[in-house]
Amino acid sequence: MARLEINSVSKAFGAARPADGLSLAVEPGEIVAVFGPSGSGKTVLLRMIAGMFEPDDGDILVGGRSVVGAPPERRGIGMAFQNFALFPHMTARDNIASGLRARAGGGDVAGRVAAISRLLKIEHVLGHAPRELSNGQKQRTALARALIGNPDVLLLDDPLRNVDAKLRYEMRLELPNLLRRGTAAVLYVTQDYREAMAIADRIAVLIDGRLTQVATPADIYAQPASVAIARLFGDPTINLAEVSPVAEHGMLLATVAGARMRLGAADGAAPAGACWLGVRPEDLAVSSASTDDAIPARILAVTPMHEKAVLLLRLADGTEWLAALPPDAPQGAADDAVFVRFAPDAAMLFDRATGLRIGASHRLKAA
Ligand SMILES: Nc1ncnc2c1ncn2[C@@H]1O[C@H](COP(=O)(O)OP(=O)(O)OP(=O)(O)O)[C@@H](O)[C@H]1O
Repeated sequence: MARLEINSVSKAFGAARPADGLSLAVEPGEIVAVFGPSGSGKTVLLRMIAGMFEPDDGDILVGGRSVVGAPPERRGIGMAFQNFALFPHMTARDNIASGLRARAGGGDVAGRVAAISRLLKIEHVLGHAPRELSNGQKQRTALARALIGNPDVLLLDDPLRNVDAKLRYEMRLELPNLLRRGTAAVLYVTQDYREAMAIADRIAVLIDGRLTQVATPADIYAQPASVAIARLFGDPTINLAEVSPVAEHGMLLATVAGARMRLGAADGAAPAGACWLGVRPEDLAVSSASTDDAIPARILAVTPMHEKAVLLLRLADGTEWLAALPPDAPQGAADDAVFVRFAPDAAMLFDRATGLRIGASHRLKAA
């Protein structure tokens, strides 16, 4: 059992700075998803931990000991990659066993391969070469190889990227249980926010080589630290409008497309300057009835999506917003004139200049 600690780690490649003062601790048995856009530095972080290259600055500790400078096989780390990286000339069985030999290993190799293969449901393909395996079987083989040595730290680099949608869905459900059987500190890189939310205890959001928020999935969704993070989580993405809020009688108000909208209780004065107002599509209500606190809009398109219906709306000032409604809610049709509302506690405010969220959101609803 060992804790993974990343302390002020930086790495530059010429002008690119994919790691810029990263600090993060992962507890034994904890799964932390590293989530961020393409090119944000996720793979560079994993490679520094694994020892494929060293940081320019900062330290990486496993169980309190620095591993910087130590050879990869001495770091107590298991890894699985999006491209599986299996040895093509070896059977699945030997590929899995190689994870054991890479560590001090030995002992009952056959017994351990059998046990981990049973867990991952690949016993029937152990004699196959990688080219004879489906992508899902390759991924399970790669995972078995990473898990078999009971590593202190497990690094998973977008392991479900190359498997089909059905298997990805199943693995999202299975993986947390599988990973929590051990005591490894798990760093799980993904580009898919849903995967991060389904699998991780905490999500570390990496943007341009910096960790911009580290929190539970529910907190990140309900209380994103910045407008950039709010936009990364949610499908459809969060609706935004530029507003200049005012405080009146203890309530924060803002004009959105001509309508005076309540944004929750004001703690003192209104924020100075322009803000982004953010409202999640599922927090909008759409109806044909007009009231003071409703934004006039027109439906441009309705997309039924099984578990929800997504409405593309044009607000009175031309801004386009999306509403995600329960499929059985009255929806209307394209070109209908409607009115859009949201509850004050669904409103998030972000500073227009810095993008940072202003004040504590009253929203506690989980994703
Ligand atoms: N060995 C290297 N030499 C030079 N630049 C590199 C090297 N490895 C990564 N980079 C640069 O560092 C940045 C971050 O790359 P990285 O692969 O970590 O992104 P990522 O977040 O994993 O992206 P993706 O999700 O697309 O895999 C990129 O600009 C990349 O070009």
